[in-house]
Amino acid sequence: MTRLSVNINKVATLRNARGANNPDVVKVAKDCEVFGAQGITVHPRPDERHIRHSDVLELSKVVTTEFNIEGYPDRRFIDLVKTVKPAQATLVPDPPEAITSNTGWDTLKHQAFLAEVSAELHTAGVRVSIFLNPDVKLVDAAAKSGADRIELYTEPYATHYHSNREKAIASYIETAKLAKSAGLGINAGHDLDLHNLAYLVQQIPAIDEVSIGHALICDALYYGLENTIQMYLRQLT
Ligand SMILES: CC(=O)[C@@H](O)[C@H](O)COP(=O)(O)O
Ligand SMILES: NCC(=O)COP(=O)(O)O
Repeated sequence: MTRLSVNINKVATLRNARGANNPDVVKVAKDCEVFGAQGITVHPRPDERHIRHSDVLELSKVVTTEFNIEGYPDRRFIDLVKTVKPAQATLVPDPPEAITSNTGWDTLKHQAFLAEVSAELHTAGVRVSIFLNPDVKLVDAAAKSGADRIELYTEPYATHYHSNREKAIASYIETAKLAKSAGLGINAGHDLDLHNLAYLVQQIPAIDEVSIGHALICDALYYGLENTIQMYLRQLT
């Protein structure tokens, strides 16, 4: 069954707005796990606009489900991951100024770089996932990079879901099928929400994990965090 990893970046955004420690990111992560989250995801960006490197170190002491650290694999990120040794690191090609993640890796162009990073993170016992657009031409190089999983970048799916969900998911189904046959695990994330999640996992049951943050934290403002996590988990059954 597909597992839910809650991305708590936006909890840190709110905390940073006043410079103190409210909401407490560590407490929220622990509560998310109590409420049923099967993983915690963070994305410590270079400018630390939300999750700080110090948060990652504190979270690593308390997260008991799967800890997933996302980021561009520069030296600071790699060293942080090797120090923390999370269950998974998800490599994204985001430039430092990106407002959010908005594309996956060109694995044909960056296969050697990704292979080098994957090998280094594997020495620390960390599973490697690489962010990927739903394009079958990218899968072979992704597999040859030594990554354990791909994470399907689902913003395009979410954008077109309401207008034509069958068309929106088609490339994801074929990419996931090829990736699975290449021995890769399948994750998915970005802009998933209570409207589009169930159809995604029904059509691609091979998805191991979805990581969801922005919409889930926004929903929690209306439904409460515990209820919201339960609502998302029900979309996965
Ligand atoms: C990789 C991915 O899709 C998410 O982690 C996204 O990067 C969220 O980042 P922000 O919370 O900074 O938008
Ligand atoms: N990898 C996707 C993620 O962690 C959260 O993305 P979003 O739900 O905040 O768009």
